[in-house]
Parts: sequence; structure tokens; C-alpha cells
Amino acid sequence: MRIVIFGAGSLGSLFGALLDGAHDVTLVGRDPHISAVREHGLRVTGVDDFEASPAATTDGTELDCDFAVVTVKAYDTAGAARDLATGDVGAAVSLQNGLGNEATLAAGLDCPVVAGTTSHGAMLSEPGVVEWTGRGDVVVGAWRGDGAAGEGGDVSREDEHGRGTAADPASGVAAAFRAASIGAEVESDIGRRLWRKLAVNAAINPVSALARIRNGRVFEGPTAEYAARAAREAADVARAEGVDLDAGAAVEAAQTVARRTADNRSSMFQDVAAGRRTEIDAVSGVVAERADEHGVDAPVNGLLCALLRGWEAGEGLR
Ligand SMILES: NC(=O)C1=CN([C@@H]2O[C@H](COP(=O)(O)OP(=O)(O)OC[C@H]3O[C@@H](n4cnc5c(N)ncnc54)[C@H](O)[C@@H]3O)[C@@H](O)[C@H]2O)C=CC1
Ligand SMILES: CC(C)(CO)C(=O)C(=O)O
Repeated sequence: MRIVIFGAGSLGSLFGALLDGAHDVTLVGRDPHISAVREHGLRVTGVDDFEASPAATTDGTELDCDFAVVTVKAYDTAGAARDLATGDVGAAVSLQNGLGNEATLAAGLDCPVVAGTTSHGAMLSEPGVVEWTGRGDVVVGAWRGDGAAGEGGDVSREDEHGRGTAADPASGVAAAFRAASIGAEVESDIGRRLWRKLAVNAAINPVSALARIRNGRVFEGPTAEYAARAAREAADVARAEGVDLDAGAAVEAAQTVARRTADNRSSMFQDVAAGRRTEIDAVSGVVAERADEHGVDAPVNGLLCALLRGWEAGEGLR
């Protein structure tokens, strides 16, 4: 299949390398990384060590592909949709963190949108080299609009080529990942999966970023209570949106991820440490705003969001 990776930074480069070979892959990203890939290929280190040679470009317009995997940061999703809309894209697949990316893609594109989450970890260590920091999973599901993500119908159908039907692009995407030996599942209730991941990120990311601690410390010591509250609030908002997510299950999910990724610096901690903009709006910001809309209390998410936004607006960004 012809696959575009839109946003070939850390995660996108990892998936681009893993999909290359089984598929015809084009990375869309920025220099100096893209020039390095064009000149020397793409090297993966860490969990596995190998080289790949996908096509690579800094121009995301007028691309033609079976599907585009979108791996830009949440705040760049609208720009990605604008570029992808100028081409011929069969489907857009978000593997991003935060809530709202799929809605942004759907608003800007005519093609079907597939929602996804991944627990693989990746970090661009230098131009042309990506470190695979942790093996994980990929879960995708048809996105059917705000409040109805993944609801209804059988999304596990594939056509005789295993590509998924037009009404069911998620199974085609999962099949393409599996053809490249990347474990990928189709989830019929992808909306719940996105909210659960959001609760995990709402607990770990801002707390680790503000306290400057690795994931494993978030549920230990003085931050534990507030991380748990952030996850519980996210679950309360999810339920107000009709998503079946128990507060206890959300806290447990966050604690499990913190344990499994104990030595990681969360992506938000890395962003803050490097003086880069964070994804706070798409994580705690979404929880706090939707809580307001539903009349649900989410003071911890509100405070974490305000602190990170204050840092970004003040002395934070380089
Ligand atoms: N890195 C990781 O281990 C994981 C990341 N995620 C999520 O995946 C998403 C991407 O994360 P990272 O790869 O870490 O971020 P990143 O910042 O390393 O990569 C994003 C890349 O997209 C590029 N980009 C943005 N707009 C572009 C445009 N219009 N044209 C060309 N290139 C463009 C940026 O230059 C950047 O290189 C985020 O939502 C993150 O939360 C999710 C799971 C794990
Ligand atoms: C799961 C977790 C918390 C892993 O670090 C993550 O998604 C992130 O850092 O953004």
C-alpha cells in the first residue's frame, strides 16, 4: 500500500521505518531530519536496530496515498489537514495523543478518518536516527464523529484483500500494519479507548512536566493524589459524554502505564525541558473545557492546564 507518514518526528519516523519494506512509505517532515533520511536513510536504534529507506519530503501537499498516518503534535493537526486536503488521500489515521485530533482531520478532509492510539515509544535522537524506546501496541477504530467515535456496527470486516471496506477503513489500516509485522487491533469502541488514554495522559503528563519527575514517580509521594484526581476527573467527563469509563478504572490504567513506563520522561516533561510548546490544550485543556460544558467538576485539570499555559505564555518557550 502507499502510505504517507504526515509528521515524521519521533513517532512518525518509527512507524515509517517499521512500515517501509512491506509498503511504499513517504515521510513528510522537516529539515534537517528529512534531508538526513534522503541522504543516508533512516536508522532505528533501541528495541531493535535496523535501517530503512522510505521516501522523504518536506512538502506535504498534493500527495497520493491509500492512507496517511498523522503523527504531528496535536496543535499542528489543522495544518496537516490543510496540506493533506490538497492531495488524494484514501483515509487519515491519527495515532496522536489528546482529544480532538480526529474531529480536526474530519473537518478539513473529505476522506474517512480512523482514530488510533499507540503505546510504542520513540525519540528522535539525531537527524536520520530514531530511538525505539519501548515496544507497545496499536489500536485503531473507525471515527464517526464527535461523541460517536467507534459506536455501532461491525468494524472488523476486511475485503478479500484484507484491506477493509470503504465503510470500514480501520480494518484495512490494521491489516497493513500487521503485514509489516506491527501488532495492530481494531477496536469497536475506539471512543472509550481514546478517553482512557486521555485520562492516562491527563494524570501523568502535566504532573511529570511540572514536577520534573519520571513517569514512575508520578504515583509516588506528594504528586500521587493529584495525578489520581486528574484521571478520575477525566473519567467523570467521559461519562458525561456518554462514554462508559469508570473513575477507578481510569486511575488504575494511569498507574499501570506509569509503572510500565517508570523510567520514561513523559512527552510533556521532554517538551518543557526543551522549552517547546506542549500538548496541554489537547490533554488537560480538553478535560477542563468539556467539564465546564457538562457542569462537571475538574479543578485539578483546570489548574494543571493553567500552570502549563502560564509557563508557555511566560518565560517557558525558547
Ligand atoms: N513519541 C512518542 O513516543 C509518542 C508520541 N505520541 C503522540 O504522537 C504525536 C507525535 O509525537 P512525537 O513524534 O513525539 O512528536 P515530534 O514533535 O517528534 O514529531 C512531530 C513532527 O511533525 C512535524 N510537523 C508538524 N507539522 C508539519 C507539517 N505541516 N509538515 C511537515 N512536518 C510537520 C514536526 O516538525 C515534527 O518533526 C503526539 O501527539 C504525541 O503525543 C503518542 C505515543 C508515543
Ligand atoms: C503514555 C505516556 C505517558 C508515556 O510516557 C505518553 O503517552 C506520553 O509521554 O505522552
